[in-house]
Amino acid sequence: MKSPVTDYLNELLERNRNHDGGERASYIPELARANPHRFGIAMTTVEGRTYSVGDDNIEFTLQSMSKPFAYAAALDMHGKEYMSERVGVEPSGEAFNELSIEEDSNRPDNPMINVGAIAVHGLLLEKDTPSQERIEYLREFFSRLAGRELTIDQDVFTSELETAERNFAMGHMLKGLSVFDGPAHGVVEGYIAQCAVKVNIRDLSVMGATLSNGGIQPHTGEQVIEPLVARQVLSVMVSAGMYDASGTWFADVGIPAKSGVSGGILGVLPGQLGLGVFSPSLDAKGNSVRGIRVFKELSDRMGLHIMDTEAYSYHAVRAVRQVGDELIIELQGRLEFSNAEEILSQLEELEYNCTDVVIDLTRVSEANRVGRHMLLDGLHRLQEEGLQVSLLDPDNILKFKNSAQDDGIHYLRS
Ligand SMILES: NC(=O)CC[C@H](N)C(=O)O
Repeated sequence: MKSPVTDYLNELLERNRNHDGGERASYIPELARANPHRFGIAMTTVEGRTYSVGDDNIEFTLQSMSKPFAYAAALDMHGKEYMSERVGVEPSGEAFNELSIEEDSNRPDNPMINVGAIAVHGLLLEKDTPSQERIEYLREFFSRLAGRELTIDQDVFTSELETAERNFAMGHMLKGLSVFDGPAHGVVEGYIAQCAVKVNIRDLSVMGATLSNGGIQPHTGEQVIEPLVARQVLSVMVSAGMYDASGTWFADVGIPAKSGVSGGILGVLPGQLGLGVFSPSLDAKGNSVRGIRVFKELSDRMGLHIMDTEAYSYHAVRAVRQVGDELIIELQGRLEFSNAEEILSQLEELEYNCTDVVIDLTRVSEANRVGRHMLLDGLHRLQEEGLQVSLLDPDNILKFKNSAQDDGIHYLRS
């Protein structure tokens, strides 16, 4: 049997191939020469399965899609507090290349617009780090996210350098405001090099899947980014990833995303998928025309909008049976806050005409930290009331991975 996922993606590709509106970015001469027919879609799951269709081995430059990853590198390096004193997390409602700064704090609004991304680049490593070292650090960091050695497109780099007056102006403004201390020119040059790192859509989707997977690269298993850093990056992508189109994008598509003027769009569905779409023609806001269409359809057809309120129709307590002196409570589904709340409320309601309670987790598929704690709290309370509590947990759902903690509960063999 061949999985139909690739066919779904191919259908999306074919349906949108003829939508050839928009213009290639012309302010970077090298990007204006891109082949406008190029079109590819890729998807990587958090388990590391990649599906791709169309031009999936053509390389293009990350451009602004480098911004979330550079922000992640800076957060990893300096922590959230240090970073938020210097770069905000509010949507700017302005174009990506606006020379803007928050009035009361002297910070760029967010790290997804150029002025914020230049600040982030300037904050990487030490203030006297040579520009070349910062570039190499990021190139290597991006390579770990992609799981292969990435390189810089020298033609795109030089081409942008020649027309980068606005970005240089931002660099000098930031330096003037002491957002960073390094030399403004070198920092902007470094930022332009960061934008010129080349990927194909498969790489892009793998990099996205790493963010989606709490920072663990799904192929290499390496924890490249801390989970809280990944959460911070995704949160900012929601409010600012598509610049002044971010609100409409989120309402229509509902997937945290970041676009770049090369025509790529990176999408990240937390805990599920990394997505990459590439086609060079852009709308007036600098977002790929075909990319937007594909993401809208993908979100609709595959139910990927993260604000979908379709409730899953199962109950966390599957059955309660009394067998002799034992009350057997069978749970199911995922154990997180809401399901744990449902279980605890039922444990509260139950009449215990027994001495033993057995909690059967055989049908619980997974648990997060909060779900685990809440259930254990409930079970401890039952013990305090004099009941003998045992757990049937053949998949060790309730045990923290690699931890031999003693939770005082009797584990039954399955
Ligand atoms: N939106 C983008 O992709 C912009 C990135 C580009 N390198 C710039 O600074 O203008």
